[in-house]
Amino acid sequence: MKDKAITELTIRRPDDWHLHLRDGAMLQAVLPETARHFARAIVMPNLVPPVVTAEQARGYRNRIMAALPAGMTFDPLMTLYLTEDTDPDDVAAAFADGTARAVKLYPAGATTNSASGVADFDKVRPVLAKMAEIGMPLCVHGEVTDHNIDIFDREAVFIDKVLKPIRKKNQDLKIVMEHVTTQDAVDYVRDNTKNLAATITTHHLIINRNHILAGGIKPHFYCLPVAKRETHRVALVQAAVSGDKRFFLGTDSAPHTDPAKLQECGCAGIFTAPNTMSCLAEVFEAAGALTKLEAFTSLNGPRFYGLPENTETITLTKGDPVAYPSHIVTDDGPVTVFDPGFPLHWNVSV
Ligand SMILES: NC(=O)N[C@@H](CC(=O)O)C(=O)O
Ligand SMILES: [Zn+2]
Ligand SMILES: [Zn+2]
Repeated sequence: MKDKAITELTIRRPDDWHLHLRDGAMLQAVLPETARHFARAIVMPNLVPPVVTAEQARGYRNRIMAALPAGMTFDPLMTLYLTEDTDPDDVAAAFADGTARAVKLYPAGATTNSASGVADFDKVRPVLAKMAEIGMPLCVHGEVTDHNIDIFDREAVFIDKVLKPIRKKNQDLKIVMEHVTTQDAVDYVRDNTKNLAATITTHHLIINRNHILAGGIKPHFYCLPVAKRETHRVALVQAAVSGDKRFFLGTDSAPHTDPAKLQECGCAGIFTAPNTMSCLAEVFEAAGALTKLEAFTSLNGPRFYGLPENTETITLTKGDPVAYPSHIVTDDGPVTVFDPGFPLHWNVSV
């Protein structure tokens, strides 16, 4: 069936394999926006202070479950923030009892709240070796932090300088390159058949760097890794709609209040949780690939993480443009919702 002829699509309930839920008032406000559509999410540990130990992950998970509105179901899949002092045994115990599903590597200084990340990769070698042994995935923010490297090149350089050596030394380690933004990353994942996958965000399928910089600076499109030129966006779309099992959705929905984004040194992060599924349906429809949406949002992720597919479904129905708020209200302040720049015709019902 031609995509234009498809006006209704029922897929397994999706999961988000890279999500920021924050804590406190922000958590309270943003959690329902994800739980409305998504069954599970890999929850990022970059709180202040970060979620480093199994005990901290259990505490954070409890706070998430306490913030979940009655009547909603959601299973937060916790991650541990890798530091140079992380204890391999604590990580292994957390994986064994299901407390944590992955470990997150932030190169020190690469992104929001990454100061406790890794500077000396030799120091984390025992943890990585243990993870390889037990089959625990490592989620990677793949950008070098060297100030001499152009910000638009930091992902490609990371692949050569950091990722390739790590993978060479730890061939059994399962790695997810998070929020890939370049043709280079797509090619690297495609060239490697074992233990490597990548998440792609909603916004990187829609915006390129012109959206941020041309015709006035748009802080609400600023995130890390920063969106690249159009050829890279096209490569990401091709990967996402291909059905290739190594690519799956990680929205990287990353809420910051408007005052935090709209200042001299504004925060990186785009809040896409409320309208992500409608945005993705537009992207997949435009690519003539609506029938591949389910693989990207609901099948490839659980397969890589060794988890069962969800059994519930959601239905996307095409019609008049769907309404979504320009921002959500939180007790910390307003948070602007991602504006894709075109109307969204796909309504989601659960
Ligand atoms: N993506 C972002 O621009 N920001 C994320 C951090 C991250 O995922 O790198 C955040 O925590 O705000
Ligand atoms: Zn990141
Ligand atoms: Zn993120």
